[in-house]
Amino acid sequence: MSPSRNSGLHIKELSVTYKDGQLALGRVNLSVPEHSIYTILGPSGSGKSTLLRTIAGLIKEYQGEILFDGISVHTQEPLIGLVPQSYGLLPWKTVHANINMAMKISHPYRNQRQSQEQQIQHWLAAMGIADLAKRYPLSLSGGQQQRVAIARAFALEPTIMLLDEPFSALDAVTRETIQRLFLENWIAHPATTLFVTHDVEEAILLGEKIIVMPSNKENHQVLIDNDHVFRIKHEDKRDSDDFFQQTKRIRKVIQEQW
Ligand SMILES: Nc1ncnc2c1ncn2[C@@H]1O[C@H](COP(=O)(O)OP(=O)(O)OP(=O)(O)O)[C@@H](O)[C@H]1O
Repeated sequence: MSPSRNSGLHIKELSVTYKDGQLALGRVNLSVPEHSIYTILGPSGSGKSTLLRTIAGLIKEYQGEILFDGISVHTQEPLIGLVPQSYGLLPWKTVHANINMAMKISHPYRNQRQSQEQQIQHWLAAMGIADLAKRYPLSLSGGQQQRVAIARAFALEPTIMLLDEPFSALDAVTRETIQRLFLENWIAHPATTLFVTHDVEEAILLGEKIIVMPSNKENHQVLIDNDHVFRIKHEDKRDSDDFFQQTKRIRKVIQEQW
């Protein structure tokens, strides 16, 4: 059965103005099919974090519509996993307790302690941080905290996953490893995903489509098809001609839009 026209995340004419009158986001129109991953590139201040925070329900005052499967996300409340720029970890709880508590809040009626424990162990191991379970967030490096936040987002099994520069604190080598781990895990559990990054290569490596936000908020964002690169085996992507051509293409769009 083909998915209905309404399935997935649909954002219509979304704009956000902060209380001080600052237009943070202007006229965003976007459709992300269910189980797809789109990456977002945009200059600083173009409203990327505001977009994710509004979808996640943290910003209540906005104009326009945010729909999932045709119904407002804030009416039906599909489970949304947000990895914010600041990681969003509770400093007084251990890594394990941070994930455990988020799972309990997200799935209050589930009462399967054993499987919950297995899930936590699985995602900590998947992100290469099994040995950090008993540590407190403030005793971890920024990159380690980012991995905890990603493990937590996956452990929630969200319908929609929103990631705000989740790999920005990682060194280049770790970043490549985590990109691969992230993609493998995403393919196994494909939530409908928006992934914000400042890194053009990361946007090409991880997105089925790439959204380029303009610096002028009156302009529309540009949607770039990236399926042909996305389908290449991850290890081979960076060295492929398609990847190289796509990098050139996106840099040109950026020069025009930023
Ligand atoms: N709480 C706030 N109150 C007022 N203005 C805000 C607030 N948060 C963000 N802004 C403004 O809204 C605009 C968009 O900010 P936002 O953080 O969404 O941009 P961004 O694209 O995520 O930037 P960056 O890439 O630097 O993280 C900016 O002009 C910013 O100064």
